[in-house]
Amino acid sequence: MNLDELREEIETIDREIVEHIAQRTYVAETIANVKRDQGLPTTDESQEQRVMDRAGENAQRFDVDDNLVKAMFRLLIELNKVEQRESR
Ligand SMILES: O=C(O)C(=O)C[C@]1(C(=O)O)C=C[C@@H](O)C=C1
Repeated sequence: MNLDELREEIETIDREIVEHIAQRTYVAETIANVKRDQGLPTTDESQEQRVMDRAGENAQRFDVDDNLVKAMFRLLIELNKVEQRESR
């Protein structure tokens, strides 16, 4: 593959990453509604820990830097928490 083709491949992957972030955010909004209906707080620290542990395991499985992957998941969780608080 030449440089342009490789960059096209990255472009497709980048779009898919954003699509997955949007899907994750959508599911988290649905979770927020369930938690609101059940009178539960927006933040669930034990669930956040499970998400972070899983991120580290998946990073190792795919041989990428687990600190960087965990930093990305921390941002995704914070994004959801801001949206969940604002929608209350
Ligand atoms: O699982 C939940 O309860 C969510 O709201 C989703 C999520 C996440 O982004 O993974 C966000 C905030 C919570 O503190 C825990 C996890």
